[in-house]
Amino acid sequence: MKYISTRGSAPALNFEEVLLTGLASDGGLYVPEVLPRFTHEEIASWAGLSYTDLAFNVMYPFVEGSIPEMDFRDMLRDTYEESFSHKAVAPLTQLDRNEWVMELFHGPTLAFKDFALQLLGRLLDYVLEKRKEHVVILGATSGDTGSAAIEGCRRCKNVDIFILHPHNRVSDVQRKQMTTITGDNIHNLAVEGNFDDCQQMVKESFGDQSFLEGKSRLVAVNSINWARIMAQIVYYFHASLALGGPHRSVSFSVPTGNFGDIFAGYLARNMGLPINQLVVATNKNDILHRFISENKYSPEALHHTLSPSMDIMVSSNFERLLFDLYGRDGKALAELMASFKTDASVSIDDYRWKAARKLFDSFTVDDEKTCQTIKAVFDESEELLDPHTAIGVESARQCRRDASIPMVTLATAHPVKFPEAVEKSGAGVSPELPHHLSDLFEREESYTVIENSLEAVQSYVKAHGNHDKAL
Ligand SMILES: Cc1ncc(COP(=O)(O)O)c(C=O)c1O
Ligand SMILES: N[C@@H](CCOP(=O)(O)O)C(=O)O
Repeated sequence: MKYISTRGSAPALNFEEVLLTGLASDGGLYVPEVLPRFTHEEIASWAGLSYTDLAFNVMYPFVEGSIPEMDFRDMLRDTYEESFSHKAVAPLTQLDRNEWVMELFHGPTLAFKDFALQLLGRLLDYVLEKRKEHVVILGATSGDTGSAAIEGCRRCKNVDIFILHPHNRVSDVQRKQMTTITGDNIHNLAVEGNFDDCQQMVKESFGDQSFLEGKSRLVAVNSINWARIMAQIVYYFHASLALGGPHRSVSFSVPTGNFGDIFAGYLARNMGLPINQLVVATNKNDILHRFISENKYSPEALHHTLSPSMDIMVSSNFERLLFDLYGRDGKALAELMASFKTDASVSIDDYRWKAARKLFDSFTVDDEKTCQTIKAVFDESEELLDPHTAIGVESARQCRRDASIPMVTLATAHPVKFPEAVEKSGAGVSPELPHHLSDLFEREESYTVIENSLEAVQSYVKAHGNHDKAL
């Protein structure tokens, strides 16, 4: 399997190389040159498989040629059978007739990020050990990616991990999940800015790595890394098969920020899974909703909401969708992205936008409605939603095209991570931290507050990495 850049001029890479990359050298994002496609019969034959075996079938075509089959199977077994606390890995809970949530929060850090980052840690360990290479992981988080990346990669022998989070803009639980994991290769930086600032610094650092003076290279843990998206495709197949797919279509509503999780659903559909509708569910930071509903992609000032993990304005994976909407013409997309850089706003040809609208709908939910939804769903079904999932459920209810088709909202985080929203909702319950995190608030934290400056961040990384530790 080869991977190509959305901007058309970076070299094509194999899986191992793409795993060890962030942005492509031309500023684009890597995507498979040819997406694997499964027949209806093949997908139907996967009914009843364990999550691990399903994950193997869906993902192996992406890694083939880089990771031997047995090694990949071992990694998947270790990931999904050892690290997740629910036997079903991603259980489905029914809210109403044909209305479901898929709980993606039974991994160690209680968010959907564990599905990919638990695997990514194992993949990195495997590949770096083989290559005798030491790398620097540089990631940005609005709260969930950070802890999942640290948890997933902390046992990797050959990495230094630097995670940037917006200072005072993640929940206390999220911050403590990141900052209480200590180790001389783990560095949490609280940036005096917002998530977009953190993400921008990460992307600029990937674009020019000269600050590392050739001693190491950067690897991404955000969804700009293809391996993140790849692992997130699997649970769409899992949900569909559990609900009668591929013999019937299923729709999904996805709480969206960086567009990675919903892009994985879009790929599942292109790989042959019958998906009727994908709902882009946003909070007040509704740039993606404005694109889907008005064909206008234009960043505005970032709002701080009760769903902080989606306080994102510049949405990384949107470019991967645009690449397809532009007929996979890298040159045309590079021009479009250049015009976006100049004009800070983009609209695409009407026929391209209408092609996207065939599959995608969107909705935006404010804090008040988020709280109302948490309470209403708890009263109806005793399922306590986190604020991001509540946005997904409300958006699904607003945008649903066909009530006879099952609608699955991705429950992207456990409510215990967001006590403020749960309390404000008036649901009258306060979820408890699971056993492995029960003493989280007594654990000692370690992080560095740092100014919102690329130079300051890069100097920190340079000074604190074990860059001479090449094996
Ligand atoms: C809990 C939660 N829900 C939803 C999202 C949005 O996912 P994506 O960025 O893949 O759109 C995130 C993070 O981005 C998140 O942490
Ligand atoms: N919501 C994320 C933001 C980063 O998104 P990613 O999927 O690109 O890593 C977070 O919680 O950190």
